[in-house]
Amino acid sequence: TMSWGYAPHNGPDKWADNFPIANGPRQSPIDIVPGQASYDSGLKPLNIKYDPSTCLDILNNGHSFQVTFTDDADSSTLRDGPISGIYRLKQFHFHWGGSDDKGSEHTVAGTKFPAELHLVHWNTKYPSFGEAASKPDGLAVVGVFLKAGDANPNLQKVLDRFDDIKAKGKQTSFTGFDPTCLLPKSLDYWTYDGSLTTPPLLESVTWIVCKEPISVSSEQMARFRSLLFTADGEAECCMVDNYRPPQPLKGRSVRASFQ
Ligand SMILES: NS(=O)(=O)c1ccc(C(=O)NCC(F)(F)F)cc1
Ligand SMILES: [Zn+2]
Repeated sequence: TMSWGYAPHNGPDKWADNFPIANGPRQSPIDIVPGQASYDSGLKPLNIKYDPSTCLDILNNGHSFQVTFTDDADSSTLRDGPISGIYRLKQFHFHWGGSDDKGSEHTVAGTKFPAELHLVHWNTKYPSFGEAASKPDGLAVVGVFLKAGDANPNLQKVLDRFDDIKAKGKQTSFTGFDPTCLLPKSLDYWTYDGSLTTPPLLESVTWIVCKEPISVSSEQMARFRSLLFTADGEAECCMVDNYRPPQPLKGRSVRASFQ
């Protein structure tokens, strides 16, 4: 069967054919309009604690590249913010464009960023990530925008491993990395109830989108675009524009942790 992707024949406009939830009531991403977000003084600061020894490997899964963490203990966790309980870090990945004028999934008053980082966590009230992924309060994803500017030395540590994961299915060890270094200074955020932004588009994500971007240089963005959607031996297709456009809000409210 044809698997989903980002090309005209299998991209976001076609996903509803196999995943009807694509037209559901709490789909992601969305356009965040700051003037329409409501400040909620009840929202707590994010409590993020990551243990670099849980960092395991980096892989090209054919849709993005992903850094995966061991999640069999409460070593790398997200607490507080808009969520209750303890959520464990499972992986982080990015979405980016073929040029610096697009690439993020969430937009801010229509503004697209060249890339967006997603740190994916699952609710430990469920026995596993897979179980949590199907529950309305199962996942929490922290989104961070990347803005074109100075080179980001912390991001460079990840980009330096791209030679080993250029093609789909390639994987290599990647240890001792603390993704806290990829977070912005301010952890002010917007939050809303949403979904996975790729099939199966499960409506199980509490989205936590940081207001402050981190920097990325245009040369570093060019490095993202050197990855391939395709596996060794297939006709090469550059991994670019692996983002879903904003989806209808359908009456949802977006709350802000800041005034
Ligand atoms: N782009 S996103 O919304 O952060 C995002 C995060 C995680 C997954 C994921 O694990 N898909 C595999 C699963 F869970 F089995 F369905 C997909 C998208
Ligand atoms: Zn993502």
